[in-house]
Amino acid sequence: MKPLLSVRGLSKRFGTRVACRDVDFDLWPGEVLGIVGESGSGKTTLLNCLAGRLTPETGSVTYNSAAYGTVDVHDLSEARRRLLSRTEWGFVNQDAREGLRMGVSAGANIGERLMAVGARHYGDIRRTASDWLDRVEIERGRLDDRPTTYSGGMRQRLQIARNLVSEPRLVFMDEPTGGLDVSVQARILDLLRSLVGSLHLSAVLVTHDLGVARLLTHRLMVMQGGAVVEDGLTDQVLDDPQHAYTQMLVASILPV
Ligand SMILES: Nc1ncnc2c1ncn2[C@@H]1O[C@H](COP(=O)(O)OP(=O)(O)OP(=O)(O)O)[C@@H](O)[C@H]1O
Repeated sequence: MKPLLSVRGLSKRFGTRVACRDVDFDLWPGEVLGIVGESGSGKTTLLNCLAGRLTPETGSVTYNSAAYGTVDVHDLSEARRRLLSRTEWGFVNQDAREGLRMGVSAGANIGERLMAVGARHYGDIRRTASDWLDRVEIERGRLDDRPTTYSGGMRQRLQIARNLVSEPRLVFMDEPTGGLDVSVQARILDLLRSLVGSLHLSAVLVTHDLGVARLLTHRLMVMQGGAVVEDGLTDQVLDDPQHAYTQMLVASILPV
C-alpha cells in the first residue's frame, strides 16, 4: 500500500517568520490525521501547503492521485491542481462562507461538486443533493434556499455536504467546528464522526481543540513554533504525552 500523501522537509516562512519547519509525515489511506498546537504554531499554514493553497519554501508534498498517479502537488499546473481539488479532494474551512458559494442555492452548492465528477442528469443531481441535505440534517425543503438564509451551524453542515458528496479521496479540514457555539459544535462533531466512519475518509484535520482531535482522529501531530514536536496514535499522545509541550497542552484542558 502506498501513502496517499507524503510530506518531506516542508518549510514555509513569511518574511523572517518561520511558520513551518522541516515537516515530514505520511498519510495512509483511511487515516484521519490531526494537527494540533496552540494559536500561531503553524497548523493552518501547513494545511494550506498540503492542499496547494500556499507554496512552501522547501520540501515536497506528494499525492497519490487516482487520475494522475503519484504527483508533486507543487509541480502541478494551477489548472490541474484546481481539478484535483474539485474531484479528488475536499476542503472544509472554519468559516463556511469561504467554502460555499453564497449567491447560489444549497442544491447548486452540492450539485456543482457532483457535476465536477461527471454527473449530468438534473433529476439525479437534485435527488442526490436532497439526500445529502437529509444526511447532514438540513430539511429537504431548504434545497432551493441560498446559504445566506442559513444559520452558522446549517452553513457548516452544507459545506460538509458539498465537500463529501463527491466522495473525495482526501479531505482537508481547518477547525471545522471552530467559531460555532458549543451545542452546535457537538452536533457537527457527531455528524463528522459518523461520516468519517461510514465513508472511510482519509483526512487531515487542524484543530486547537484536543477534544475534537480525540473524537475524530487516529493519529496526531503536535506542532510548536512551526515544528512537529510529537506524533503518534491519538490516544497514546493524549494519554501519555512524551514532549513537555504536549504535556502542557494536555494538562491545560484535562486537569489531573
Ligand atoms: N499571510 C501571512 N503573512 C504573514 N505571516 C503569516 C501569514 N499567515 C500566517 N503567518 C504567521 O505564521 C505563523 C503560523 O500561523 P498559522 O496561521 O499557520 O498558525 P495556526 O497554528 O494555524 O494558528 P491559529 O490556530 O491561530 O489559526 C504565525 O506566526 C503567523 O503570524
